[in-house]
Amino acid sequence: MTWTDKTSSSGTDLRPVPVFDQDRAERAVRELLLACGEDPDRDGLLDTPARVARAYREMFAGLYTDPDEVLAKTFDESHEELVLVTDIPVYSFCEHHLLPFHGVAHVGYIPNADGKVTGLSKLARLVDLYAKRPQVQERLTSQVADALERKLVPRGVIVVLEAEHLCMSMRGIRKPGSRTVTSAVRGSMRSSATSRAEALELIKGRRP
Ligand SMILES: Nc1nc2c(ncn2[C@@H]2O[C@H](COP(=O)(O)OP(=O)(O)OP(=O)(O)O)[C@@H](O)[C@H]2O)c(=O)[nH]1
Ligand SMILES: [Zn+2]
Repeated sequence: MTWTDKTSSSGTDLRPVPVFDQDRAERAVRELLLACGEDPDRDGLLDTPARVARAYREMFAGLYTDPDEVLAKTFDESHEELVLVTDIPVYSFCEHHLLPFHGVAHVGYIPNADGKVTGLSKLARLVDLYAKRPQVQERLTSQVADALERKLVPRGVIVVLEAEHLCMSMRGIRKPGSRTVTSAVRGSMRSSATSRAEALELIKGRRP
């Protein structure tokens, strides 16, 4: 299958789907261990390159999946008001340090008059797909919003992502507990302060 990710309106994410090269990844992990001064041939590390390669394949699975397929199935349901799924757990990888950032995503949209809605799980699947790539939080947030806008043509979309970046917690500036919040709004969520406020209020007020 060949496909291109049409998410970015600026066209920055147009590229053919890659394939995972297990052997190459194993060699790279072995090299990294050697570069760190470790002995990849000692007992405890013998299986590590293969294990790490498999883990990367899983953690970057979103590179090998077409986001449009996630939203291919829609239902006719006359609900022209907000649909919001909050607290979707997110584990992604900061592309600068290849360290995780993790937190929660809140994804909402207002279906259009055609009543095109998607399954609730698909919103979480979409977040997962884009999270499982080398990312920056801003791009992850926009990509989810853009994919929803493109496939559902809804009245409005809002995506809010709250995450802690381990590159800021366990190294560097070392500020564990600091959280980064990003949002992306499209359509009526951008043009109508009332729609946006309603969604943000529901997101903020979700905990007792
Ligand atoms: N905007 C944005 N920045 C990120 C994200 N993830 C990591 N970063 C930042 O990317 C920057 C990379 O900065 P560099 O100066 O090139 O790298 P560095 O020397 O390791 O930086 P420090 O983390 O400050 O030690 C850091 O400021 C990170 O905090 C992200 O999702 N969005
Ligand atoms: Zn980082």
